[in-house]
Amino acid sequence: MTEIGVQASTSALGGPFRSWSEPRSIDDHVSALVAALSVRTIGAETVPVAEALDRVLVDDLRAPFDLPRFDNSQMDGFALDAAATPGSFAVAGMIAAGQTGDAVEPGTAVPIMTGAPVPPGTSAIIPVEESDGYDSPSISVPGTPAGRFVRPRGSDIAAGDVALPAGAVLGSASLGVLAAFGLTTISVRARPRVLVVTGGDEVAAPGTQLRDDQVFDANAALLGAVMRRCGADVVESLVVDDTVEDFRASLAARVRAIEPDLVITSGGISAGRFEVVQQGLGGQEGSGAQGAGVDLGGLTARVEFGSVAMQPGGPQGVGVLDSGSGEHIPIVCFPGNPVSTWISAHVLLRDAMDRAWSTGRPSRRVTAALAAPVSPLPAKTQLRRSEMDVGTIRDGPTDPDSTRLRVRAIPGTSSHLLATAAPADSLIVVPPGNAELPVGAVVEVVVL
Ligand SMILES: Nc1nc2c(c(=O)[nH]1)N[C@H]1C(S)=C(S)[C@@H](COP(=O)(O)OP(=O)(O)OC[C@H]3O[C@@H](n4cnc5c(N)ncnc54)[C@H](O)[C@@H]3O)O[C@H]1N2
Ligand code: MOO
Repeated sequence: MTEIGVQASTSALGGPFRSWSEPRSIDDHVSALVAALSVRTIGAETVPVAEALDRVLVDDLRAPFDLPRFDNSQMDGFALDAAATPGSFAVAGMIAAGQTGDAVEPGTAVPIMTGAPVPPGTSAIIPVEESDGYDSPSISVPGTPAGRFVRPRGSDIAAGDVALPAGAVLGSASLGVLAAFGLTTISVRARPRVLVVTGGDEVAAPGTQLRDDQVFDANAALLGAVMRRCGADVVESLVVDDTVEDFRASLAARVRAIEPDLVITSGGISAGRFEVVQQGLGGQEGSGAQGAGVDLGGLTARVEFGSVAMQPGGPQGVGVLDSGSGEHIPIVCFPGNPVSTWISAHVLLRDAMDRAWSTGRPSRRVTAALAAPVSPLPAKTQLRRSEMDVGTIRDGPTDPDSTRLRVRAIPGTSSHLLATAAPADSLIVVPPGNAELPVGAVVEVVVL
């Protein structure tokens, strides 16, 4: 991955936010996130194969040898020369899996077990069920094609071929492949280390004493979970109050101490009197990222704030923290409402992390038919929390007999409705518009 300069990081792709009243598109904002993330290169690390599930392979893995390594039996039965069938064969010998048998004499069938190397002089396997058993002195065999129930050497993969390509997300079968090649460790993309910053005077960490006018911090936990889905780890959660100086000092101190790959903040970026994140990072609308930046104390922040044409998740910020010693750290600022933070992380950041870093299983989008109507917003893309299943669409424009993926919006669009969002397995992408989307309309769905 090429490193790109900080100055280029937020200008080229998304373009600066122009003003709060001129939201930019989701695509443009994702591009701005990609540009910011690209100031940072995520390296590789070697992990035990047993711990490589869902990790991303760094280099092509070429098969070091053929799989299977030798022609072997697919069945428990008898190995014989197919060219001599039909005919009667004398039963002699025994080859278990893990044993190499001698060449087989003409007219002989050798009992052989599944996985054992097929001995020289044989070309087909007769399953034991088609005989009178291993102890009979001879077996009578009908005409049999060569290769029947023989698993040829290299039939799974040939030596030198790419078994797993660079960038593959290692699933359970992939771990089996690594082990089948005798590997005990593998080089995978490192997990980005994330610092999460939440807060506001009203936010208290779970496990602490809550005042009557406070809420527990839901966002650090949900961001930690989304980051795991993105193949990243939240290495520290910082809870700040509404004092700009304290925010700057503690952010700078923790960033210098842990040198994260990414900082995510939640809250403090809209139109209130105490927008600590936006004020602390110097965000006048549309300006912060391009200028000299804000000195946080040994750390310069260049962050731009504005709105994105989506709901929830309208207010957004993105930029880079510069250590002065060549260290650039992307920073992404989400709105504080829990559902806004959650959807922003899934719809904006996850895509951007896929594109910039490829550190996890890419987010998936599918099309599904609406099981109940949804009403769009006139000028913003709405992300509706939803649940999917497979079934028949009734009363809709699609074929009434068709069984297909269906999606149903969960009632409620307000971004404080976290408990009602919990069952969601997906988000319906509702494009801006004025007309209700009817039952059966085919919509794009982000799979969570
Ligand atoms: N006059 C306007 N007011 C608001 C606008 C607007 O355009 N004009 N936008 C609204 C939208 S949309 C959103 S989203 C929010 C975003 O506000 P902030 O990012 O400044 O977030 P806060 O004000 O700090 O908090 C919003 C809300 O979320 C709760 N919160 C914050 N952090 C947490 C946390 N870690 N865990 C649980 N809950 C949290 C906080 O208590 C507030 O209720 O602004 C609207 N207002
Ligand atoms: O954009 Mo806010 O996130 O709608 O609630």
